[in-house]
Amino acid sequence: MKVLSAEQLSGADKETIRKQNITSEELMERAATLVFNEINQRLQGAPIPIKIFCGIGNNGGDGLVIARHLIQHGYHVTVYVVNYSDKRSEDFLANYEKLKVITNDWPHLIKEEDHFPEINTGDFVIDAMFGIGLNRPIEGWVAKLVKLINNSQAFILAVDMPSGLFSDKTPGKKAAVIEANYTLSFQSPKLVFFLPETMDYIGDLQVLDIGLDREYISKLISETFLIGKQEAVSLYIPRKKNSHKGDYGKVLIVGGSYGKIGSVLLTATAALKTGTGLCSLYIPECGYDIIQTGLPEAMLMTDTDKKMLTTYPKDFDADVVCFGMGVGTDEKSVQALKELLQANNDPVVIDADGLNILSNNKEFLKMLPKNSVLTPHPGELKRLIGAWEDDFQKLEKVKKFSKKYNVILVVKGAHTFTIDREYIYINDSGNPGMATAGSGDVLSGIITSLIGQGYEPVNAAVFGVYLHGLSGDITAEEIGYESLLAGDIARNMGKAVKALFERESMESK
Ligand SMILES: NC(=O)C1=CN([C@@H]2O[C@H](COP(=O)(O)OP(=O)(O)OC[C@H]3O[C@@H](n4cnc5c(N)ncnc54)[C@H](OP(=O)(O)O)[C@@H]3O)[C@@H](O)[C@H]2O)[C@H](O)CC1
Ligand SMILES: [K+]
Repeated sequence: MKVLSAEQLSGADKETIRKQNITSEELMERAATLVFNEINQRLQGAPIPIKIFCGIGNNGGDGLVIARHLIQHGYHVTVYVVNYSDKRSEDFLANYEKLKVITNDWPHLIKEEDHFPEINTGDFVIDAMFGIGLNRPIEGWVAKLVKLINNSQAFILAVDMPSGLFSDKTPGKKAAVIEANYTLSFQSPKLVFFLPETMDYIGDLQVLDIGLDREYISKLISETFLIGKQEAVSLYIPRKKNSHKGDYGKVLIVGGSYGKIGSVLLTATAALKTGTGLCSLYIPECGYDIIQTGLPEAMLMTDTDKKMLTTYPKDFDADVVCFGMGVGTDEKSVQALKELLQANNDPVVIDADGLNILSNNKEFLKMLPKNSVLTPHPGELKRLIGAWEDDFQKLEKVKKFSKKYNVILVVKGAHTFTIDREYIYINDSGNPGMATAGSGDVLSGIITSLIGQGYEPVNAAVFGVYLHGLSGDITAEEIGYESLLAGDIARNMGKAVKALFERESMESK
């Protein structure tokens, strides 16, 4: 799914009005009625106090439409107009009149702190103060109202986006932003919904298709995509009946050191569980028995050093090589990575200490084969590209790095971002149970396996990240977040691939 900017959404709005020959008020009615339907479906007429805070623009107009429908369906609704400006939009005013007609009264006007209502624990608050039109931080008494709502313990539903959140920049640390429990957003998710600094404001997210013109949207150029089940399925390459193990990649996993052999075991297990035909490992000698016992399907070569990697098997002919997990950063192991980079022209996957070695030896970056995949967590990323001021600056820096070195970066996080030059792919699978040791080693094994099976490196990264998350979701469903182990993610890869094609799970995301 394309992630559109505020300008693109406004453009789609105008084009839809023109093409469908409707008024903007009718479009507002359509969008806000969808929000009402979602609320009605969940509340089922429950007599809980609903407090709707409406701004004076079109987000506020949406709030007024929602209020009208809720009142007409017998809900206990109080409507507040947060009068932060006198520039009321036309569609706001039209719906202000319509609400008056059904209630015989004007909504409560809030113009200062003295007008604030009490907000109680059991209240259902609807935030329709600001949407994509926010263009400066919320200040003064409006900021105080936002804080009052946040501190109230009421359930908060945000319309389109939580008020105070910009669509194209992060709010300051102390900014007033609604902390929603649930966000119902129109047509397209916004980039800020997925960034580490701002994702917590959203709560659970649902995107409503408000019927903006499909043709116009399909022609819009977007560089940012949300990867859900549908997008993942489209990347899948089916296996041929007439095939053999040589068709599914000969991968080489290079890593491990004394005390950290488990990492390569996890990577190799994940690679084989993702469908790799032939999996070989190059490890320090101390790992020999561990791997042979733990993963009899794998083949092994050992370094002459007992405890760490010192060299690289240059003559080994692999389709794809993965380097880094559990390696450490000893000078001798730096040499091993150097030899690997000198010997390879095809894309490689670099993770963990492999990334730390790159950060400490920046001259290696130019040696990376084109379209190699780097999989940093935030700490490794910082060492690689330097510190950033906010998430938007981070994205720009990663894009620049990707372009400069012709590589793909998988920036791991609650929503992992795969960045390939200008393009951003945001992953939508996974859960907090996956924040566990070895989870990244498994991801590297999955991506390496897919490259070995013939996926383009960027597709291997995007699809691999999605499958990794899906396997984590399936595991969490079975055993919960707390006891989820990285090895479980690898072992459940088969279930993840199967789930891609199950009907009900297709509909769930
Ligand atoms: N296509 C769609 O997705 C549809 C969206 N709809 C809804 O419309 C809003 C966007 O509405 P808009 O009127 O453009 O903007 P807002 O309601 O978010 O904001 C209203 C005005 O508030 C002013 N402003 C901005 N920041 C502040 C601030 N910090 N303090 C005070 N005032 C502020 C600004 O006007 P200025 O002239 O003063 O700059 C805004 O214009 C969208 O989010 C949806 O909810 C449609 O209903 C359906 C289609
Ligand atoms: K809002």
